[in-house]
Amino acid sequence: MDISSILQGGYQHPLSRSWQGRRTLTKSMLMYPIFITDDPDARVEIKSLPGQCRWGVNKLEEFLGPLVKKGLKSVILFGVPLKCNKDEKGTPADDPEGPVILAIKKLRTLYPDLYIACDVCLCEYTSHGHCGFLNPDGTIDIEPSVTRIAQVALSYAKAGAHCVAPSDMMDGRIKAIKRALIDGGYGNRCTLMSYSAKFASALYGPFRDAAGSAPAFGDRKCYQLPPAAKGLARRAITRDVNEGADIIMVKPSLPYLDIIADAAELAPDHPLACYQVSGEYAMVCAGAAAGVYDLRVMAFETVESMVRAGATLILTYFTPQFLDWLEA
Ligand SMILES: NCc1[nH]cc(CCC(=O)O)c1CC(=O)O
Ligand SMILES: [Zn+2]
Ligand SMILES: [Zn+2]
Repeated sequence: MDISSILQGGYQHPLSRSWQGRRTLTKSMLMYPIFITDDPDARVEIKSLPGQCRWGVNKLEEFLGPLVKKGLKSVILFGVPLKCNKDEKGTPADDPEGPVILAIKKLRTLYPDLYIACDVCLCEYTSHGHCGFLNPDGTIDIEPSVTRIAQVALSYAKAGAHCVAPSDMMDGRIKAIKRALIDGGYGNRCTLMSYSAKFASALYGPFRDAAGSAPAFGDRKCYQLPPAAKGLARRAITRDVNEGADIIMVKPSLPYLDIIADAAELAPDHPLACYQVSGEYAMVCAGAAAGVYDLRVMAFETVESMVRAGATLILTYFTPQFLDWLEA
């Protein structure tokens, strides 16, 4: 055999195999999405997301304490209000007594070293379930939407969030949030992570079930990107870099690895996040339950592919398992 034919000599040992990826997965690259509800004592399993629950503020210590001990470094909070009065403008989003703001404060006290990111959106709080304000004809009323989203982001920063992450996909919101953070005195102490390339995906189903945030009518195709839109995704990434995003995110992950690679090329100097969303998680679990593959092997394969594509931060519901698996 020719010298140039031989590759296997370089990866015959587990250690030499680990040298073949330019980056390897570590615990600090994992961010755990968690659902906080407004019943303070709740611990309610989410059927479509095996192993995940909606948690009340009083249960956060029993939930996260063991994970922090295992090396959990960061979480991203999603509010799941079940009792509040949702309205056209998403008023409950920054209610000082609402579950998200209470959870930020509680977690800052309980775990001073835990990095707390907060999803920012209106869909969990609007009566119509859309991510912005609506005109009478059902289209998005963009200017007031962006103003309101920036206001909510600043409220989370003031409550103590280390990072705000707008997932609404409204044009101009990164610039507006950055401005609001700067004017509010948080420009240099709160990270702005943009869901920059967020596609209109069928993979959000379990999340909408978990968060009760499915739109009451219509869909999100006027603000989330069409799955085939590589060009739009690239423009959105560049736009958000120029508007002041500190971290760029691609969502979902596995069907969009080319977009992650594009983002790594377009924003090489920014941390690059990807979100292994609820439907991706549910698919990996379902395939394992059906005997198609081993859960752990498949979970690693998906996440290592994201790292290979260029991700430096991964939002995944598998975080608790990875904290165990990465121990060995
Ligand atoms: N602001 C909406 C939002 N925030 C988080 C997710 C999805 C997260 C997941 O599926 O895990 C979505 C998607 C959507 O409903 O359009
Ligand atoms: Zn959201
Ligand atoms: Zn939304």
